[in-house]
Amino acid sequence: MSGTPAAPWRRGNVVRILVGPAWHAAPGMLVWAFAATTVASFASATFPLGFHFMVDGALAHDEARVVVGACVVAVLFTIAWTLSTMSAGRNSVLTDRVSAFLVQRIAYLVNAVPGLEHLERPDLLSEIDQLREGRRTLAGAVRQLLGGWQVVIRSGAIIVLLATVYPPVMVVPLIGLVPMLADRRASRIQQASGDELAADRRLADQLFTLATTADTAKELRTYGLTGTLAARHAAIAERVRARSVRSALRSAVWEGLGWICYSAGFVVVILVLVLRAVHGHTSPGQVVMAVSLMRRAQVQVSSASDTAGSLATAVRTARRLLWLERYVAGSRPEAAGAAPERLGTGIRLESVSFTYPGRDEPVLHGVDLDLPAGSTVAVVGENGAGKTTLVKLLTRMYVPDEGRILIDGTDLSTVSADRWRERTTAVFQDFLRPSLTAGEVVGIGDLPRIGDEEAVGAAVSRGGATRVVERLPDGLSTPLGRWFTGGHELSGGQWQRLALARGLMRPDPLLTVLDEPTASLDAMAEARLFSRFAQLSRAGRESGGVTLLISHRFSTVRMADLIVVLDQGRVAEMGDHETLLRAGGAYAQLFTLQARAYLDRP
Ligand SMILES: Nc1ncnc2c1ncn2[C@@H]1O[C@H](COP(=O)(O)OP(=O)(O)OP(=O)(O)O)[C@@H](O)[C@H]1O
Repeated sequence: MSGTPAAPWRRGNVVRILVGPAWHAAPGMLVWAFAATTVASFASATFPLGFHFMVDGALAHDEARVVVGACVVAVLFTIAWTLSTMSAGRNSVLTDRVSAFLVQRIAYLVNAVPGLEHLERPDLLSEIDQLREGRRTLAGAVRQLLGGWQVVIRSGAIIVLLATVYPPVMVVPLIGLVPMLADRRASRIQQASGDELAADRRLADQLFTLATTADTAKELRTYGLTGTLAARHAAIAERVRARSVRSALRSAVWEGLGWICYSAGFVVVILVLVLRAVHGHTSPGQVVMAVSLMRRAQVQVSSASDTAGSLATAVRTARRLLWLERYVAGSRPEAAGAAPERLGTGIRLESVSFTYPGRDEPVLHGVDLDLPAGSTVAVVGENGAGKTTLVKLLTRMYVPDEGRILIDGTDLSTVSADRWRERTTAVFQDFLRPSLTAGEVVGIGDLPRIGDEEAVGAAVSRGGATRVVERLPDGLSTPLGRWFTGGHELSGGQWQRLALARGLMRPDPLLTVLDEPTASLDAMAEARLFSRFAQLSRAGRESGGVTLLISHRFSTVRMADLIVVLDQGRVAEMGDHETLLRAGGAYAQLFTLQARAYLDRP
């Protein structure tokens, strides 16, 4: 993908993933933020020193000490305040830049995997969903790390100043470890609950989307499903709510216990200091400074626990990103072979078997097939017979578990998936309806020629979409889809014609897949489309391209040079229309049934 950000954590570990994006996206800002945080933290922790000078100076009637104390407070406070204010704005810009970087990187990684397994396997999809949701926390990781650094500096300065008052008081920030550990425990409980509920939340989101999007509205109303959907959504939401409340209560108990321990320690320390002052071991100025420092120490503890909590979430997201990085690196095929210029013999499947990851039963069993160069092959079979799975293997979305797919004798698994896909094209039944201009909707079928008006126009005409485009107010420049303000919405059939045109953009593909391409077209359009298929396959014969047609309409299928009947993942029969009719098998029965249905129509 051009313009894709390189991973700044190639030999990655979690720390690199936390800092790497910021270093990559804005190194200058990162250095500035680090320096500003260091100075501001030191200044803000030490200005109570001035209180010590002022109070003791006042009690001793020493004006010079009072003035020094006031200057210490004024200068340190001004430095801390100015730098913190400047940092707030700059750090949020830094977070935005990191966030933009991560969005690009995650999108790249999700699409860099040549296959579809990570998008079709629920457990992997769940990881990706959580990564997407957690990306903002990860973008904020640098701020959290800077926050952690701030806590370290302030706590260090506070401990040193407290030691000057009475060394045992140095333990005050240590008492703060108790609520911090308790908070971490609470955050782990919340996270475990989040992980456990991820699948339910995804389902609830999906039901909500189903219930509120225009695409599904017609069907939901027709079948009266809105009530059922709402009830299912409510049941899942209730389950999620009940479990969330339980884990929120458990977390709250841990957090409460931590803070009770801290408060008890705090009270004891103040008592000790006051008693020392009463006995003259500590000056009043020191007590004022110590109380002010202890308050600051308390703030440090609470911000340390907040930072630790957010950082823990960011670390979990970083681990997910690291997992995705490794998954992509591991699944990137070694294959770098080129696709052939033209097909001489064709595509051959040798004993191909395939089982979807996570499934026990194979979907394809030992499929042997010859798709001769230049031929039109139709694949028919009942729903679930394995037709689309066959297409997924041929388009390299998955690799067979057993057997081989040979492209003119070369094993497809040795050909680069990208190079192979550049030489294939496909029109799927669930085609894209992107919110782009009409010209782009078609042109994305061959990205290098997206702006080539002649090529787009020719594809529009081949796909039978000329009238669709002519009726648009601005022709190919008309924005389509409801996501555009002023976007022009098309009917299902009109979108399908544009999808067909898109599938016909590439000049001489070696494999053209037409997966039920006529489902939304009327009979006249279908007839015209068939004759264009014939032209397409004739053109294919010159470059040896194979056209693979998946269809349930036998009137379409009969024109194919070769018809393959799939039954439960096995090739039941194959041959041309006449041969299969004569054989009197499953194809002949299905064809006759469908033909009779047409003939019997009044
Ligand atoms: N991503 C997936 N993960 C697991 N199983 C799958 C997946 N996709 C399909 N299947 C299963 O594989 C089998 C074949 O599905 P496939 O989509 O290839 O059938 P098909 O012949 O194209 O059906 P249709 O005519 O309904 O489109 C089905 O039993 C289906 O449940």
